[in-house]
Amino acid sequence: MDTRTVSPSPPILEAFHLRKSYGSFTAVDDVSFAVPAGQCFGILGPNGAGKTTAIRMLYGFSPMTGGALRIFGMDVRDNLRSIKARIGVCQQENNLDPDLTVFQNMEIFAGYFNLPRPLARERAEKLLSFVALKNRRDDKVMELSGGMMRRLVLARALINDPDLLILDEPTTGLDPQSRHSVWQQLEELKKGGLTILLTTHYMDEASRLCDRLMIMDRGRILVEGIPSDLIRTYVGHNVIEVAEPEPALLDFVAEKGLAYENLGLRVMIYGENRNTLYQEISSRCSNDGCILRMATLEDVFLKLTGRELRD
Ligand SMILES: Nc1ncnc2c1ncn2[C@@H]1O[C@H](COP(=O)(O)OP(=O)(O)OP(=O)(O)O)[C@@H](O)[C@H]1O
Repeated sequence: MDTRTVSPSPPILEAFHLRKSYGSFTAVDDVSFAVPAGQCFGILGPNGAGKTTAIRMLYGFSPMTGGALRIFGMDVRDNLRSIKARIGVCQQENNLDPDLTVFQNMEIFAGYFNLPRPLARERAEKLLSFVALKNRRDDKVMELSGGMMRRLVLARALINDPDLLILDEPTTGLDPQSRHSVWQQLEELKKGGLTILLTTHYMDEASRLCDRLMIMDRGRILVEGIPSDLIRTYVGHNVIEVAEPEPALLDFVAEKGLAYENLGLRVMIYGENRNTLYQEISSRCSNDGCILRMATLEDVFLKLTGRELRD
């Protein structure tokens, strides 16, 4: 019998008890997680949860107050330069040079990695094709739309052919079409085996892109796991949502001993046997604002915090 075991490849990134304080305020509090190779790992949380603060420590932009960090098996404190050479970062702000052309922005960025000029130019051309900006290569950045700028920032972050791509809210502020185009490009990168770490407060983005994620709130991790497992474990498959619930309905829900979250204008009701329950509840609603829908990561957040992800 073959007794050899195939050991899983070590994580690309491991964070141990990360902490960041600003004076007496702790923005990131005892956060530990690991990002497996080739996966997309998400940090999902509302505004102010500590997502940006956490990932800024990962790429050395902000020193840790406490904890430890290993990337590519190396301690960040001792190997920041060699680690940074293998990371691509898309910060929340575009920080492109508006007076330069699209292509010049790529070339200047390649300079930070000391890429030989012919290689830098070749990669820049390929990456601009990848993000569908080849026909805008000689336009000034200030002439681009918001979605095009985000795509350029993505292309720029790939100029050093990174082993880990870190994205802080990659689609915040974009229109739906631009968001979909960024998602498609990230999915292609995933297919190519790139390890991705992203932050987002969009649960649809997290569900679509992330193989694993952790939900953060007020600097701490609430839960961590595979998105569909988190939904099944904390909420179930479906949720009954009632708009403008009447007091009699809330009494019925309470009498039945059902779990629910009351947001005032809407109430989410959780329970087994939802089809039967839905018939019972909808027959008690005087308006037609009662729906049975698939549970989402938003419901997980709501169940755990009593608040919505979006402010
Ligand atoms: N330099 C700083 N000094 C003091 N407090 C800060 C600083 N940077 C961030 N904070 C605070 O830390 C907390 C977490 O902020 P952070 O930007 O990490 O949140 P976030 O989850 O990324 O939110 P968003 O989605 O809005 O970007 C917030 O309360 C913020 O006000």
